[in-house]
Amino acid sequence: MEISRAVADVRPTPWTGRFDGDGDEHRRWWQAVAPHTPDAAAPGARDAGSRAAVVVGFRSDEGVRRNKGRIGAAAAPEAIRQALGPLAFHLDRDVFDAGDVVVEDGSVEAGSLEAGQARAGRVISELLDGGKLTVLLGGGHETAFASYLGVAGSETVRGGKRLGVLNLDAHFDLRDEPVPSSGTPFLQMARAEAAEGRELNYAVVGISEPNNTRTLFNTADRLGVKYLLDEECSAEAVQEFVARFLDSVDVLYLTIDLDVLPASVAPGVSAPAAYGVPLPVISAVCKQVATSGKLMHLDVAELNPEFDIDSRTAKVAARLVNTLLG
Ligand SMILES: N=CN[C@@H](CCC(=O)O)C(=O)O
Ligand SMILES: [Mn+2]
Ligand SMILES: [Mn+2]
Repeated sequence: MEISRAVADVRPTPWTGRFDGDGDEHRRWWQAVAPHTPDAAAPGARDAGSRAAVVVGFRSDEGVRRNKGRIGAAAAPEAIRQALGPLAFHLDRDVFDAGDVVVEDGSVEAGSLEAGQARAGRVISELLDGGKLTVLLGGGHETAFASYLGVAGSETVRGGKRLGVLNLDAHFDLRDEPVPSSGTPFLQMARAEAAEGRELNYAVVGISEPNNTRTLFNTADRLGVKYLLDEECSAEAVQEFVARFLDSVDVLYLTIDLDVLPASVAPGVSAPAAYGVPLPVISAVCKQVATSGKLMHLDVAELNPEFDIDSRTAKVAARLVNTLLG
């Protein structure tokens, strides 16, 4: 019987970077990443190595457009790959690129965002069921709902493992709006979980009080969301907060909205942060999550290359992905 496979809309293109030689000791990401094929790297293909990771791009501006932000995030997957390509490859796992899911510009009625999220979700679920660690490169933060569809549709979560969603973000993204956008994904998740008879286990590090209205705080409280304000994000407080959250879950979906970082570190986003959580603190969270053994999926959202300075934000995104897979 023919087995139907969920594939991205656009096949991966070759990665590029500096060339120092062919040996393992010279290896950079661009030399290590291979195009993903459905039978690539069955679990265990790399002796004594970790689970293979598969990168998928989510080229979407539509959520930010609907949320009245600065559009340009559809170009982010390519910019993050370009920033990852030249980095030295020290990982003990195989990494594959499965290409991009593309959200076409279109009216709300056309539903191109919702259709794109569903396509990306199917790709992610299938990769997870094949034993991969998945990485979705957004896109605006509407990427998170695509990630959720993928994670919630996986055998692991359908089989009853307790899912936690950890968001590094200046914003709750719990807006109650008539149409989904980059401001609504976690309320969408809460409703989808409720429809399954579960409660969304959602935590946020880096909330900016002046950038979230009382309504959003009330929604967060009603849903039992755990959060740390940006001003509370000392290294110790964040470490303890994340450790407690990890204890409450079996598997983790980590989502990084780059606007959690100070504007000087991450200028290339729709809504740069006046305050922001320092990069060493965010990087430490990534290490903590990576060593927990619970990470099943991650995404990086809101990079807007049009407003980036010297690819600063793309480089930070690449560095965090490198840390999380390391
Ligand atoms: N993903 C975006 N979230 C923010 C954007 C805030 C802003 O544009 O100022 C939000 O909707 O709250
Ligand atoms: Mn944000
Ligand atoms: Mn966000």
